[in-house]
Amino acid sequence: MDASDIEKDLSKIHYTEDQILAKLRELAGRIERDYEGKDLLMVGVLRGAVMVMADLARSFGRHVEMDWMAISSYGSGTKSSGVVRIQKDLDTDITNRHVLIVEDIIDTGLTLSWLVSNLESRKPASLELCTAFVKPDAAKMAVPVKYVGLELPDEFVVGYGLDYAEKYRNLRCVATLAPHVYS
Ligand SMILES: Nc1nc2c(ncn2[C@@H]2O[C@H](COP(=O)(O)O)[C@@H](O)[C@H]2O)c(=O)[nH]1
Ligand SMILES: [Mg+2]
Repeated sequence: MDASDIEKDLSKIHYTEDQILAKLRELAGRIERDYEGKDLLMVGVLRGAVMVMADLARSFGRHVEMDWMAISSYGSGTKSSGVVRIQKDLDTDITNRHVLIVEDIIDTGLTLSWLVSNLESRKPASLELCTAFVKPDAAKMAVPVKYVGLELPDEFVVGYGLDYAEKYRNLRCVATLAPHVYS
């Protein structure tokens, strides 16, 4: 499969790599200022947040620690099931640590709400959220998200870490997946 075959699977490109990087650098600047003088532990949510975490972390001019959790709420479909399962837990004890959860995208917010209550029970010194992308339903979330990146419509998107059945994660842009791919 070459690049033009992949393009046929996309119905609309929402953000290019440059636009995504510009937004992440802006968020990284805010995070750096807010955590000045504090040890920061960024917790990336596998697997979608890999690209976001890498680009955020490389935008910092300071040390930052990273750990990862793998949780699943989607399976291979296109809507959150609401049933969250830990596939890989943190290797770090986050008690008394300043923790920033790094997500790829928030849709219903079910995944993050679950993760926040799970991590809060481990008694971190602080716990904040950062997401690269947000869909309209996220506005109804009970949990406040301090660092929010780019808005997307209520459509199933792929690229920049986001997959459909484990494909398209390595696309540099974020795009709506054409319905013919999953219908
Ligand atoms: N590939 C895509 N994954 C998506 C999309 N919208 C959400 N997600 C994944 O689900 C969780 C969060 O969902 P939520 O409904 O619980 O907020 C998110 O971290 C992604 O991994 C999408 O459009 N494409
Ligand atoms: Mg995710």
